[in-house]
Amino acid sequence: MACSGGADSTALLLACAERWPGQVQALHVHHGLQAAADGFEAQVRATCEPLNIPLHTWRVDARHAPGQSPEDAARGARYAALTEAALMAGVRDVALAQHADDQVETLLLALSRGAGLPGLASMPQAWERGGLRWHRPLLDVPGAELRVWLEARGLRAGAGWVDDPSNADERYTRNRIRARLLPVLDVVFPQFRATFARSAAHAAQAQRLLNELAVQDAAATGVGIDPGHGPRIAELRALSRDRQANLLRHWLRQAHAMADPHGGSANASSAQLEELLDQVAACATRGHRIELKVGAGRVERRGDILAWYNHPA
Ligand SMILES: Nc1ncnc2c1ncn2[C@@H]1O[C@H](COP(=O)(O)OP(=O)(O)OP(=O)(O)O)[C@@H](O)[C@H]1O
Repeated sequence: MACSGGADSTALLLACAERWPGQVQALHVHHGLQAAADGFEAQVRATCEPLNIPLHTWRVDARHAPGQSPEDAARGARYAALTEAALMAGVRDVALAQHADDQVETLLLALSRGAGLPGLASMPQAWERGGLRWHRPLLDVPGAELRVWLEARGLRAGAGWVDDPSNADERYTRNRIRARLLPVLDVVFPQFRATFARSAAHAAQAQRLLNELAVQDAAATGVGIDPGHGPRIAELRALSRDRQANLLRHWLRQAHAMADPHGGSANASSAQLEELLDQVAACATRGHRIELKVGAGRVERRGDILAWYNHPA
């Protein structure tokens, strides 16, 4: 169980320890950046000790690279640390405590950025990565219910969990959504958690179909195991533009995931993808060059194929 010391992950840790006594371990990532980080760790320790829950603390220093948001850098470093800590602890399953409000915030954030289906699909309940199975068992539970559950056990902020002061910082869009938008949605669409989650699930299903099509098209156009080795241009050009876009997005996502397994680096933007599609459409002669910055790397024509790289070729 990945526990930050906040209300949600404290509730999930206690619930898991009740459900599977003696089988649960706690993983905590100490973000060296935040002055409050020692307090979070102390809180997790105080929760674990009386219940004899083994605690593994991992220290990270998540400085963000130029062009990378601090939140993305912290998230990437956190998943890397959680993966390492879980593998060292010998566990196969890791639970995270995102809940129904977090899911709605994720969907609204995606809409605010003009995201496509992968963004609108929001957070999956379960997935596999880095040799681990990840779970979000609280995705259907409203955040307020978790606090009521904790308070019913005599816990409160400052004595049972720590409220992260940065969650109140309205310079972050997610925090503005939580503080200003969700209360209004509660009034206008009281069922919004369930209905928005249904929309996210429809988007996730449609995206899975697009992924299946992309896998078939990738195989048919010769995309290699090495993600730097992209599709053959002539066969790519024979597909409709929408299908080319779907295949290119899929290929570039794979390439980025291989280059940066924790997803901290920028992927292809819509404008870059459109530019690449225009270049592919114009690429009718042997001598036509393609050379574009795409996400955290570059796409270029190498003979008959497209290639992606994120280091000097
Ligand atoms: N420092 C951390 N160490 C271990 N796990 C963490 C840490 N920060 C977050 N997580 C895990 O990732 C999930 C999502 O992170 P997020 O930052 O959205 O949550 P949070 O605001 O810390 O919420 P809470 O601590 O109340 O669960 C958390 O619910 C928790 O399971």
